Parts: sequence; structure tokens; C-alpha cells
Amino acid sequence: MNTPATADELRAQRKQEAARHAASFVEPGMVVGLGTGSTSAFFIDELGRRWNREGLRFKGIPTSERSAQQARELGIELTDFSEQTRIDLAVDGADEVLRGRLTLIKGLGGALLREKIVAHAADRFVVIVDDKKLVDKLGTTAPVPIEVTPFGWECAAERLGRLGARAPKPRMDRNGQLYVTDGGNMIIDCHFGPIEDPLYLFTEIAKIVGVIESGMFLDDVSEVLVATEHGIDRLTATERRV
Ligand SMILES: O=C(CO)[C@H](O)[C@H](O)COP(=O)(O)O
Repeated sequence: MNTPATADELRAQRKQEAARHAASFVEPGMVVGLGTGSTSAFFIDELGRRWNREGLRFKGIPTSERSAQQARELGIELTDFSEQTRIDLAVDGADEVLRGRLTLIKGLGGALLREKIVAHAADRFVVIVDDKKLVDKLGTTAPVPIEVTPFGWECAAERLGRLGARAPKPRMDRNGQLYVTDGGNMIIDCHFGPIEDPLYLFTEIAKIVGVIESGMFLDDVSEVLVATEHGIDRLTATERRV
């Protein structure tokens, strides 16, 4: 008799389903943005499978050293912005998605700056999540990760506190060391609680000197694929509201 799947296994299955669906959008010759995180890792795995079994050829632009390494190990050809600044399709995960909207929080994996740069360079930016990531208000389950310059981070943290972030401190890694992004910066994970007005908060955060980018994605996403027990729900830009 088969043991029933655990909640974690079910989530992983859903992430994989969303990732497979997104991988079917990749066509020969495309330049493809490769996201970061466990859902994106499924996407890259599926692209590796298509590369090796179907002979699909494209070029990947990774959003982190981690994703670059995974893609290289699968044999996927990589490129960067020195070769071209246009991406056909970028695919990435998210930490929270506002139910029914293309508004979300990303960056708990620490790659938010590169992720946003790649998303903005893409003609089509597809976000892949399982339904546990859906929330009625952003900030309910996830902090807003904010990438800041190491110099003067204390000033940025103080201003973020004034905006309502609870005890804003730089992120530490698993070993208790300061977390440093691929770009050499720091991340302050800001616990605001449920956010009533995402656009206001986004705008105020962006005004703080020393803030490089926030993990709030308000108007960047073309579509969200949500894997549910009934299959994939697809929310596209025609329904986009901020
Ligand atoms: O933004 C990210 C990394 O910076 C990830 O996409 C986000 O954290 C989701 O991760 P996962 O797919 O592991 O749930």
C-alpha cells in the first residue's frame, strides 16, 4: 500500500506542475530568464530535460549563482546582458501572491534584485506558485525583503522602521553570518504585517536612500500560474490591477 503524500510532498508536486507548465512556453532560439528558489529549480530541471531529451536549444539568463550552477550542470547554455538586453520569457517563483492579482512579494531566496532586473528585461514574465502562496493581503505570511547598500544600512533600517517594519535587521544566513547577496549587498526582511496599501508602501520604500530594490512586484508580472489540486489556474495581464 502506498503511503499518502505528506503536505510538503504535495506542495513540491504542485510547484513541479506549475514549473512544467511554464517550461512548455519555451521555444527554440528563445532567451529565457531563469528564476531562483525551489519552484524555479523545478523549472530549470524541466528545461534541462527538454534540452537533453528533445534537443530544445535556447539561452538562459540566470537570476543567481545558484540557478546558473544548476543550469550549467544540466548542460544548458547561458548568456548575459553583455550579449543582449532583451529576454523573450522569464520564469520565477514568488513568496506571496495577492489572490486574483498579479501583485506579489519575492526575494526570500535572496535574489530579488537580479530577479527584478531580469523580469523587467523580459517581454513576458511568468510567475509560478502553488496555491499556498495566495494571500488576501500582502505581508500576511512573508516579510518584504529589501536589498540595501552595506554602507549606512542602519539609516535605511531606521526609516523602514518608521514606515512600520517591526525591528528591521539585516538578514543572517544559516550559520549566523551576515547574508550577502550575489551583488554584494545586504537584505533587510521587513515584517509589516498585512499591507493595506501596497503602492503607497512600495513608493515610500523606494524613496529611502540606500535602498536598492524591494521585493514588492506590483506592475512587473505578465501572468501567474497557480498550481492547485484541480490543475493550473492562469491569471494574465488583461486582468492586471494594482
Ligand atoms: O524570490 C525568490 C528568490 O529570491 C523565490 O522565487 C521565492 O522565494 C520563492 O521560492 P520557492 O520557490 O522556493 O518557494
